[in-house]
Amino acid sequence: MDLEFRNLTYSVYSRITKVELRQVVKGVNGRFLSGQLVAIMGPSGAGKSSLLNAISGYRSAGVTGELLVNGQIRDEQLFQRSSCYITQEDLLQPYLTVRETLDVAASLKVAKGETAHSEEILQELGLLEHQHTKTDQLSGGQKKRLSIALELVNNPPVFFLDEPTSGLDTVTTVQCVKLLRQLARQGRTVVCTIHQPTASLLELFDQVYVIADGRCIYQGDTEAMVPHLQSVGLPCPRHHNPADFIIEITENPQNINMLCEEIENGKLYKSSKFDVPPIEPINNLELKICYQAGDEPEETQIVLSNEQCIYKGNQYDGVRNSLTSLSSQVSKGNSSLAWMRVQKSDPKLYPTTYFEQFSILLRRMIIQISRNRQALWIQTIHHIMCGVLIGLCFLNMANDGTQMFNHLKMCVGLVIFFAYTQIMVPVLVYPQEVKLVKKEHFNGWYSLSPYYVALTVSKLPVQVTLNIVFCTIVYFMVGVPFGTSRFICFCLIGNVVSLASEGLGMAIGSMFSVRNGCAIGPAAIAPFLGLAIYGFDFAHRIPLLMNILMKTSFIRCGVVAMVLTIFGFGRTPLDCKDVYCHFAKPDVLLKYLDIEKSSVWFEIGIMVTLMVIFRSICYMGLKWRFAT
Ligand SMILES: Nc1ncnc2c1ncn2[C@@H]1O[C@H](COP(=O)(O)OP(=O)(O)OP(=O)(O)O)[C@@H](O)[C@H]1O
Repeated sequence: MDLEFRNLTYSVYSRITKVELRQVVKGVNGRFLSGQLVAIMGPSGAGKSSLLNAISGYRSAGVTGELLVNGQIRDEQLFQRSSCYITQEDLLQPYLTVRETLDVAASLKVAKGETAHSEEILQELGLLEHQHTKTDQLSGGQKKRLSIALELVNNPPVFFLDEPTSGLDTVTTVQCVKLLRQLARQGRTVVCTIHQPTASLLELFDQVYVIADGRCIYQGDTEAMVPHLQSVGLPCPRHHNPADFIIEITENPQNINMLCEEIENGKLYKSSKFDVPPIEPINNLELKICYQAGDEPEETQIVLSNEQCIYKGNQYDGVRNSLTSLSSQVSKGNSSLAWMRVQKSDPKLYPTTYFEQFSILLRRMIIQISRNRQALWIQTIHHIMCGVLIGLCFLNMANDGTQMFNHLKMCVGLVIFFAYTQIMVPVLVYPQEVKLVKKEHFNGWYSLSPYYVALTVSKLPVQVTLNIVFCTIVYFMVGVPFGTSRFICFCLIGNVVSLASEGLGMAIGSMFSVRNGCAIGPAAIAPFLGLAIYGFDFAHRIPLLMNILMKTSFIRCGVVAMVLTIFGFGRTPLDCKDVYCHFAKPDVLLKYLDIEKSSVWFEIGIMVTLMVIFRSICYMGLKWRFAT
């Protein structure tokens, strides 16, 4: 697939005022041909990643300009299925082995009836002997190769890689770039951003695209870069790395202006043989005369366009010929590389059904949870310890009619325990998960809804079991009179508060995942907001909005439901050791709290509704983030 972009801009807008803050990529042009390995270079902050994101479609908000595939305006959805994006960070499932990770990718990305060449891919990428190693135990280079292997299973013709060599040593960097070059030679278009490569590494790239201050300052063959700089009066000193040199000269803004004008912001392509004229609009009439001079192997073309005569060489034939011979090598005979041939068939939106995606993802999540022993132990000890501590604080107090305020404190404490235990974990863990899901979703592994359903279902067994263990410890240590309905309600409230809090945590975690730290603030405050407006006897003084907020705070609902459970269900009067106990009769307490008319099921219903709302916000937030 030949990629082309015209007048491409990427601007950053203020989220609130929608005012353009800055233009990161400024109307650049360019083309990347199939069979070529392209390096996007430039100084730090020049806009390399932004350009790659815009061309790949990984970022669409704020991007304008024309994106073409094989000379035609591209269909974004179809293009997404034909390309893959490999992020700078190797986002892998840590508790899965290399083989398991690849098998999950294959089962999601390869349709039934088609062969997934997992074995060959592992062999080709040098990962076969590490196939039983967990991904978090792999070296940086192996992780990068695995990231590439995961995308290779469905053999897309276009690869985008953001800084694939960052964090790798020199030897591994060369190995990685050689692998990319091999992929390109098999007919793929491989485009990657790279930060100041060494001279020998630069030579491995077929094409270089240099960007500075959001503008293109060079586009062309790698070996044509130094002669071009020389021709514009910027000779690269001998024994100086050309990659370093072109970045050094961008320190002077005048050089950027001059080079950008020379290359017409990417409209020109500097070939090691000829200069190629600017890309003309499709509707521009051109008269082309082609002839083969004498015994010259290449065809020469004379183009008459805009009343100008432009001499144009067949610059890409060299690459194309070598590519064709390689492709034919692959397609002929029973070569072990035959599976690597670039597929021509139209890619499907998703090769697997909704249910298949759900079951594969659910299996992967359950394996992850069960192998994360440390987290399981921490959660178990946390629930048991907290249960015992709360139980000790209120030991055998549940039947004491003089302890009304302690009863209430315990109810509030229990609800806060469930809320904070579940809200902070997703806020801290989910941002990393979001990055991984974004990459996999963008690369067409699965759609968002089966993932989301699997995520919700996979966590339930551990979460519900631990909550029941906690509730049982507290219930019996505090000495609440046993009743089946009361005990079931007690556990149910704990679980509903816990699930609602987790939903809120995930919603916050998914929205704020770019700035992880920022999420902790809202997450810490959120349950307290509920608590702050919790105050039964202040309701009449609070304006309407606050009243609504108070009534719909899941913390308040949780506390009310908890009090109704402990003191409701036909509870007999509490023991009274003093002369007079005003709150010994549970009805008096409920009346004092103004909740005697409320029902446990009504409060649970509100909490379930809030839980669904929080989880829907999280889902919509993810959808919105992935769409932009
Ligand atoms: N969403 C965004 N919001 C605000 N600024 C942004 C955004 N995206 C990019 N930028 C800014 O645009 C500039 C270019 O960023 P980009 O990440 O593309 O640079 P880069 O060339 O890849 O840099 P590096 O080599 O250091 O990774 C930076 O100054 C960055 O702060």
